[in-house]
Amino acid sequence: MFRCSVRLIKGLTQITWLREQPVLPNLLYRRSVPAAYLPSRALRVTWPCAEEVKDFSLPNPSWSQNMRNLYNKYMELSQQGSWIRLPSYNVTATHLIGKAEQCPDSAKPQVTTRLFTRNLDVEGLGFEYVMFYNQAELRTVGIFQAGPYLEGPIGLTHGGAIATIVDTTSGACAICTLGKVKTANLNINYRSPITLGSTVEVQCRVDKIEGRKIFMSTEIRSADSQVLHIEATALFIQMKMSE
Ligand SMILES: CCCCCCCC(=O)SCCNC(=O)CCNC(=O)[C@H](O)C(C)(C)COP(=O)(O)OP(=O)(O)OC[C@H]1O[C@@H](n2cnc3c(N)ncnc32)[C@H](O)[C@@H]1OP(=O)(O)O
Repeated sequence: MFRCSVRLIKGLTQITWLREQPVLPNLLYRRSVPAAYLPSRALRVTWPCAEEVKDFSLPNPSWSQNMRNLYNKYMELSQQGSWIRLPSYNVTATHLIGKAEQCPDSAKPQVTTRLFTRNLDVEGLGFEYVMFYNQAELRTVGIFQAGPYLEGPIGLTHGGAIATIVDTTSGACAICTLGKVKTANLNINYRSPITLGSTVEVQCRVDKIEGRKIFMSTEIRSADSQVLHIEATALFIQMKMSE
């Protein structure tokens, strides 16, 4: 327990921020993207004020009853101390140093970037999800509702969107456990399709840690746990101190 807490504190910088601060984006996107890799220098700078920052992992009117039920279940567990809800923001660059107003003009990006999973402004169309981390068990749970803009086959969720959710949920677990990581390998077995609009539960756990390598496995099941949709494994590599 103590070891896990120390890892989390090291990884997330300040444990007291955990419930309110943009923990994951702060870890992942500390460095701004070089302007040369961004779509156009002609785009105007958008720099949201801190009060405009929205936590996308809170309930909104698009959430189904299943999504709300699972959310309430893990919120209750969070209040008992075993789980922590992970906040989630869209403008990752905002969180380079935590608060927009602390960022000097020279460090502001030339164009706006967005976290891929939070790039739609209308609630319910794309990825609706919330993640919880259990530091004692080195597990994350993701509650995911697939919106209509994630269609692959007619009426079903695109396999790439599902891979994104696996990467995001297992990546969050790896980050909470080891600090900054990158995905090195992702293997997915698609066992049964996920209907658009349905809510599924994503269960990720750490299988083993070897030096900078953290091996994860993931299962996605229907909200009532009866249907197995996905089995996956992933390897994340802890970033070097210099990165
Ligand atoms: C909340 C949101 C969470 C979202 C999380 C999403 C994270 C992402 O999507 S990251 C973006 C996608 N990933 C990438 O772009 C990564 C591209 N790849 C890379 O940058 C590098 O190859 C990287 C970082 C994975 C490894 O490079 P590097 O840090 O130099 O590690 P390196 O020294 O080569 O290897 C370290 C160990 O990992 C192993 N390893 C590296 N890559 C692999 C791989 N693909 N498969 C198996 N093992 C590997 C090596 O064999 C080595 O093992 P050992 O220590 O036993 O010798």
